[in-house]
Amino acid sequence: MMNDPTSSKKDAAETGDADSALIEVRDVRKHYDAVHALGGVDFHLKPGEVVGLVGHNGAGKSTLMNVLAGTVERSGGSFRLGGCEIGAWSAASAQQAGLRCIFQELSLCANLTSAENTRIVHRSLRGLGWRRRARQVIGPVLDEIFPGHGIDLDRKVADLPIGERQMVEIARAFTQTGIKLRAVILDEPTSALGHEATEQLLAHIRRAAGRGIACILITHRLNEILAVCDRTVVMVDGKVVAERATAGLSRAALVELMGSIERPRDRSAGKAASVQAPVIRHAGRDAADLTIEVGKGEIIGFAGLDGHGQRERLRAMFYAARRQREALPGAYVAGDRGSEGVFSLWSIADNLTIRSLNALTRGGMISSAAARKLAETWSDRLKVKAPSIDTPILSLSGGNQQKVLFARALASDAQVIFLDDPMRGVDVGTKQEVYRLIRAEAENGRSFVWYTTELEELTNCERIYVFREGRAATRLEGDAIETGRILQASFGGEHV
Ligand SMILES: Nc1ncnc2c1ncn2[C@@H]1O[C@H](COP(=O)(O)OP(=O)(O)OP(=O)(O)O)[C@@H](O)[C@H]1O
Repeated sequence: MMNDPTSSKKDAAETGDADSALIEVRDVRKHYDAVHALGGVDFHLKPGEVVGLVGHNGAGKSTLMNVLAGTVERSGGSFRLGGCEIGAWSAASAQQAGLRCIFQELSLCANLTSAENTRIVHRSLRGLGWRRRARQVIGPVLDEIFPGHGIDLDRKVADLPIGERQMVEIARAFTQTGIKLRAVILDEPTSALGHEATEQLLAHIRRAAGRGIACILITHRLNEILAVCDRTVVMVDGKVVAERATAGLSRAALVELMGSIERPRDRSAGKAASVQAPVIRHAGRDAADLTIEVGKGEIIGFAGLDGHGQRERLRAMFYAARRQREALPGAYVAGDRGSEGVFSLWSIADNLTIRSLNALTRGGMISSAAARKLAETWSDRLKVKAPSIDTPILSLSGGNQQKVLFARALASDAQVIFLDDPMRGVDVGTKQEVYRLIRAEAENGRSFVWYTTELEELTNCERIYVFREGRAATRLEGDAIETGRILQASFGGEHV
């Protein structure tokens, strides 16, 4: 159900006006040739306010944030800062105004250390001993937001796992030297964080708001919006369609405002028709590390705190399957699309069909007609939002890029698909579609091994393995797959 765009005026009255706004934009537009990423958006942010921004993939959330952060130039509309009209606005002006952005595709320089990356946003860190001072700027902020993080500030960012990179990016945005920090935009900051780090960040956002630092939180995890935001703004197709005080708002109401309906999962619908002899039996490294069994048509989940060996085991299983490629074709959907998944100079079609070239070869040549058909079919099935399959992949929104990676695996001949937290950044409506697709593919005999940091997703699985300290420590099946038991197994039974 689509909402009446005019309702935003009435809602603005409900949620407080923009009089005392730190930032206020009106009728902001942004187009990329024929694509209208923003079609006239009004938005404001007050000091110390936490505003949630939600909407489907490609709704324009990141574009709006990039306009505010000065990293994308608006095509039209007005911009006021502290009540003063602003003309030209750049990343440097935003920095000077105390406005920071945590970007969805992370903006850290991979070949520099965390301390050196801190220097990039703090020009005052210069002269003798600047590295030491940079460490002293970011270190305490990291410790405050993510106590016990264990990140070595002198390691190159490229060598950090994605979750740690995300923590550094977040902490860097909250560092202060000379310029007073006024607002932080967080574009899907938790998509690469585990459960504990997510909780720590959400608590920090509320603490920062208490100190007068405003935050804009973009996330597809609606529980996070409900947990920390004062006000929620909903975007659909480049426009703001609703704005509500978050207090009293339910998850279902929010989903409906976005134009989707969330259906409760029917567990029996996900059951594979018949689980036969395992197609994979993957032994652990010792007696405490469970053997993982995957039957034909089964959906197997990997759970536990992020970084406890799930990703390493998933890869080991994928490589083992690859060694018997003829017998067991497998495909891997990477979670860290920036560094492992996307061929950034290629189109959607080329990215989508790369895993299927053998099947698309006719008489020694790749059939471009067959490749286009395959790309079109799967791009439609996953509702990739783009003008055509020839669109360069990097011009897609983050969630739509992720859908293309997913489509690459599903379109292939793979009989076992390894999913490395692939739904990060995918909107609620599409997730539901993808879950249905996975279950349907499983019923047709495909098997899935699915690592996810989103506990709710595990209810799609027949069986899950909860990892702890590098091992598959606990096996849960059927109705035993529920949040309390998963958390208990993740923490070794100490905290529930
Ligand atoms: N550089 C670009 N060139 C062409 N089109 C672009 C570019 N950047 C964004 N777009 C388009 O603008 C629209 C809005 O994208 P945006 O990234 O703002 O969406 P989003 O709401 O943040 O989505 P997601 O939840 O997937 O991150 C999309 O249709 C996207 O393809």
